[in-house]
Amino acid sequence: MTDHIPGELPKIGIRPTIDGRRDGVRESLEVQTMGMAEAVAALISSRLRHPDGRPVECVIADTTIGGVAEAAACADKFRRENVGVSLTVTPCWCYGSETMDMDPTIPKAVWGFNGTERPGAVYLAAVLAAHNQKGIPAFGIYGSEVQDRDDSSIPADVEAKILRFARAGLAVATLRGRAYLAMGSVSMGIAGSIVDSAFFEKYLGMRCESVDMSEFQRRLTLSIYDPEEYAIALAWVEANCVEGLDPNAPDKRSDAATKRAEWETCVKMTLIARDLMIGNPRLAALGYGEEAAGHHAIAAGFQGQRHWTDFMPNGDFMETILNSSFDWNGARRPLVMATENDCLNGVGMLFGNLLTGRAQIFSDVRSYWSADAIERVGGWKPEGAAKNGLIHLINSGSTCLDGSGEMTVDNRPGIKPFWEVTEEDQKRCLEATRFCQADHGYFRGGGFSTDFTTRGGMPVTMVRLNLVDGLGPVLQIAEGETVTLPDAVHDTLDRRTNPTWPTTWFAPRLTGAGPFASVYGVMAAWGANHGAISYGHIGADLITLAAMLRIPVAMHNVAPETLFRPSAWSLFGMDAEGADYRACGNFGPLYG
Ligand SMILES: C[C@H](O)[C@@H](O)[C@@H](O)C(=O)CO
Ligand SMILES: [Mn+2]
Repeated sequence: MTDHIPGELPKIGIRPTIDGRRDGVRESLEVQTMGMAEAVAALISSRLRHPDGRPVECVIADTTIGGVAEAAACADKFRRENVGVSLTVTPCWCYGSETMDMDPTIPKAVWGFNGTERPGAVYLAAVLAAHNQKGIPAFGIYGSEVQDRDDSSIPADVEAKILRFARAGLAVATLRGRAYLAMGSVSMGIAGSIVDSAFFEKYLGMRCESVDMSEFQRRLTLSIYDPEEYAIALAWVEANCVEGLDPNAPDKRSDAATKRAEWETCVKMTLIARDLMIGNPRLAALGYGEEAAGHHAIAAGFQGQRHWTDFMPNGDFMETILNSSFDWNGARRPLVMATENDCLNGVGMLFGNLLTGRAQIFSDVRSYWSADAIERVGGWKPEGAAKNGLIHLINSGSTCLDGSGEMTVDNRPGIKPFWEVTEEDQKRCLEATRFCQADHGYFRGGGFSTDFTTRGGMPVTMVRLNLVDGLGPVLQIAEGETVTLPDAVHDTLDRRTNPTWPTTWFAPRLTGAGPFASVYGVMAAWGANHGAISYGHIGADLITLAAMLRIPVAMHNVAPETLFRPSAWSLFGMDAEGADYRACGNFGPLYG
């Protein structure tokens, strides 16, 4: 039931444009032009899936587009078919402003075939100029090598750009019209949990919903959840979730009956939070029709601290399970859930989830440990990926179980898209995890924190969305890898914080420049107390997505040759970063 993103999913629309001259020119190009559209559609549908696992569907215009009447007919079809991303393809010269896609909110790209008999790349330049002149940015794609006219293949460089554009474009289209659900309000003065609805509406096309945490209390008190699923979930927890250490002084520990009651509440909270986000038809059958509908949320956050956690079990178990790619129902789509209702970190997680289909890690960016400090405190000289020092990523008790790194991808520790997650994967993640009683000094109502240490050697990307008054949203990106420390060293360092929480030791990849001159530099430049961590090196995809949304990127360590932004960006100057800020500022938010 949680597998599907509610509502119809966006499709990718393919627009084959053509030289409109009849009696020879147009007819000679029809087959090749439609062939390009079909090849692109086949590529996208065979390679990309929505984050709920469904294959991405493409829609091709009914005819090639030689002029404005056919452009309008295509736009009509795209509207009927819920097209959210548009990709124009052509091998030839066509008439720029007469054939272009004019819908300003749909991400768009043009692939101009690099052949010389028919100047597809010249059309590309002409139509991009029209896009720029009209303030409707578009991505330009053409292969670096000239192709022969009868070569119907898609070269590797073109393929990479089409797929990057399509992944990011689909993320933009999937966000539109969906909700962020704040469960509670601002946690402990954390600015990221001040939900700025204008940002969500103007930049992401999303709406903001909110419920008070007393809604959990109401549903707990009145038993507004599916009792059958609750019984299954509780049995699964008893069988699979092993308790870990209790960090409280012996005289402050809760007794077994209290812990048992806390577990029951934690499981109910998980069902309630999910039902609040996406609804649950079972609730209608129980007489709760309004609750059955949910809040159409594609991401949510739980305030927790402190108005809830000062008297009730914390949200750690709930957040962990919802963010994971499996639960008592087996593998299923992760539901993005931000700790401390840090909605800006929730957006970072959402970007990562939409681009990869994978569960996301939420962390405090807790401490920078220099190599010297690790050696002084831990008695071990760091080597390998740890040799320049590490950032200790840890969360106040929750993150996805997939974050243990117990799955294997490409023969390395990894996180899989949920549709590839096996029962064995689930078992390994659970076996690597302990659920530790909360530290009552911080969490008076108890609850169970998720404790694991991420396996080292996993490629990851940390991202953070920041809001700056007068500037707006700004993205930060750091690619790197996870690191395994010797057990004794990990224990010594971990005990300095909270050993009952999930830890990821992160080594950002250094470039020698700016914040990436050192690990310290990355930590010092980070814009907030939290980061969202995605499996894989997805910085280039994030940068393409950010440009579509007109969110400038403040820092990144992504190879310059992989950057792919709309054509207009190159007209804002030769320093890519400054140009990004100027272009984003110039065009303004996508839905502004
Ligand atoms: C238990 C503490 O209040 C933590 O939750 C706190 O340090 C944070 O996580 C701040 O982001
Ligand atoms: Mn935190």
